[in-house]
Amino acid sequence: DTENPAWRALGPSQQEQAGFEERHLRYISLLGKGNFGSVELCCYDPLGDNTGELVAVKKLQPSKQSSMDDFKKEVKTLSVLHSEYIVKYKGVCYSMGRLSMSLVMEYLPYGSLIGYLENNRHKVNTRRMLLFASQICKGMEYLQSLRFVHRDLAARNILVASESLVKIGDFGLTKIIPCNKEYYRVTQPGESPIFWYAPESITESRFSHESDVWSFGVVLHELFSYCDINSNPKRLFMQEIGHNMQTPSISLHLANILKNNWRLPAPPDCPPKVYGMMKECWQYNFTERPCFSLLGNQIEVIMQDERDNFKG
Ligand SMILES: C=CCCn1cc(-c2nc(Nc3ccc(C4CCNCC4)cc3)nc3[nH]ccc23)cn1
Repeated sequence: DTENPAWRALGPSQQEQAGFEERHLRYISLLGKGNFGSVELCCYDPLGDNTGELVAVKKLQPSKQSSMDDFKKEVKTLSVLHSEYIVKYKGVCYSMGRLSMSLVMEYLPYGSLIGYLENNRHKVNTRRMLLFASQICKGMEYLQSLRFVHRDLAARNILVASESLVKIGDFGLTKIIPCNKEYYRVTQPGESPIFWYAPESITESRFSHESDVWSFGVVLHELFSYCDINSNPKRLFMQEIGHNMQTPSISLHLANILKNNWRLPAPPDCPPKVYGMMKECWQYNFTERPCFSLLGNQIEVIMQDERDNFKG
């Protein structure tokens, strides 16, 4: 896949340059855990005098070789991404004599969007949510400009850098679309976040910028639901699926209700124009979905309306 000419167009990544020495990387705490491995807060203190800097270190869970290959591609991907709306790559740390490697990134102090919204509901009004949505949109527009499909856009993968800045924080499933195609076909679905998947991704494993737009619609839903556990997309879909058992597997049930035009309901107090945008992202036919630049403009317009209304 990295022989894919689309990679060559990106030029040499800085992967080879930045090296962090494991002996200077001091473990502080666990920041996150997933089916990928874990992310730890460390202090990189080469002078040994506690003047070091805080970094987030993503370690692969020691498992089969294929995940090491995937991890190397994830590192290579992040190392070529330069956007204020994407978590910064700092370098790699080899250990066990280059047998194992860790990804070193900037530490974002407020953690994932899910935890932040749950704990700061009072601080986050419609305008703040729209600001976060427009930043995620800009990050995705940048990703798309380099022919990357994210494939796992979800609030759990968005990090909060400050009270007014969020960044896309994980690229574990990101793939680059080959130059001669407009989509990426996945062979081994693995741990699939199907409740964030577009219909064509569920039924044909087809991933594209348009399927990322579908997932962005689900992120909008999470945002405007304050990532409330009771309106989590998986819970809402399972409630709907639970009532009509006619196909064997969950993903077939899910594809079925989407085909029958069932969609996640509007979150409580969600502005009608925002829910309208979600529904646009959830057009069954991927050619009818808006692109990220159009979505970005629509969000700016709604933000302006909110400012005008706010002034009364
Ligand atoms: C992207 C999601 C999947 C994997 N992942 C990435 C990270 C991550 N986290 C942080 N900061 C952070 C700051 C505070 C807290 C706390 C913990 C205790 N409870 C309250 C919240 C948690 C995380 N900075 C980062 N930079 C690069 C990655 C990264 C975490 N998980």
